[in-house]
Amino acid sequence: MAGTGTAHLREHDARLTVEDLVVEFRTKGGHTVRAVSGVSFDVLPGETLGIVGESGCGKSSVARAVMHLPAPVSGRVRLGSVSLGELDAGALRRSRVAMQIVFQDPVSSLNPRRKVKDLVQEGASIWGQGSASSRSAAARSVLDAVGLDPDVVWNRRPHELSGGQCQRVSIARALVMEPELLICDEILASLDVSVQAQLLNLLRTAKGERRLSMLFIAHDLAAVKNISDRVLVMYLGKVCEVLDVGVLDRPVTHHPYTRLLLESVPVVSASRVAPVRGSAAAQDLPSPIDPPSGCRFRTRCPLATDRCAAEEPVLEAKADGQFVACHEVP
Ligand SMILES: Nc1ncnc2c1ncn2[C@@H]1O[C@H](COP(=O)(O)OP(=O)(O)OP(=O)(O)O)[C@@H](O)[C@H]1O
Repeated sequence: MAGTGTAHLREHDARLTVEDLVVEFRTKGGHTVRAVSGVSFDVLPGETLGIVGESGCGKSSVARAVMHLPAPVSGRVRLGSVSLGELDAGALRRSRVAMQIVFQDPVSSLNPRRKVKDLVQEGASIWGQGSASSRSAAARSVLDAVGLDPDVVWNRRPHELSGGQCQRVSIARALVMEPELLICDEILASLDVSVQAQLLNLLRTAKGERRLSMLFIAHDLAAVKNISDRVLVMYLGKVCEVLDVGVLDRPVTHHPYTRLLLESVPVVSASRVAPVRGSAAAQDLPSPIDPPSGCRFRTRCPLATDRCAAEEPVLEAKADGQFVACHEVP
């Protein structure tokens, strides 16, 4: 199991299981970009898995591949016991009711011509769920739950709302479908800090009340730490580390890349984890078209040895439920 990088998958009844996911794109120049290269993880009912890593490491590609938007080049995605790769197009569309995704840009992800009442009821209308009056009642209730007064916003269009209000509408659109899995892809990135805090609170409440499983994707480790139960750290299309959130700021040994990420987060005391030395933070991410041999992080890693160039590390179990892919972490 360790050889496939799936050693950290647990034997519980996971709500989402992702195994050896591979996502590729063709560039205009005719190259193949392997954006996601054998990523595996699972998410239990009611659990939030944070996914962090620098821009371009493949977080959004993972999110879309989980939804099969489009399907991955290879790998398996299971929602409960249903394997998405085995579904026909109609069944796949139906399965997406149970998997909702909210994107970063709240304004452009909402149809500007539609009113809030229609935006929030759209999914249920398409799938013919309930009567018109029950859909309307559910929409009002979920708007209330995300902190919007339905009487105020009901007939408004996205341009009449703030960015934070639009993001609440996007979350309401997702929650009204009563999903089993909610994927949040950088949903806080364009919002100010007080709105970010409010949205994190509402997601935490939704998670508690609905036993919602979440994938919470962000650059910002502090936000991820706030909402997640476990954290998966990605670098250049691969998993470096998977750990319980409680371990993040404990003096345990992290992957050198996780240390680099932690260094830039004031919430986590930098003195409690060994800092990454040198100028790794300033160096560019290598291209996924031609990634380094062996460990992909080695070109920026202060601990790199010859072995790291020759041999790719696999995820191995460490203390406290932590899984690390690094030759140099004891
Ligand atoms: N449609 C596409 N065509 C070609 N390459 C793509 C496409 N989408 C993503 N990529 C490339 O795949 C890699 C992963 O991109 P992805 O958007 O998944 O990363 P990310 O971690 O979500 O980044 P960000 O945090 O900036 O959203 C990057 O190298 C990116 O340039």
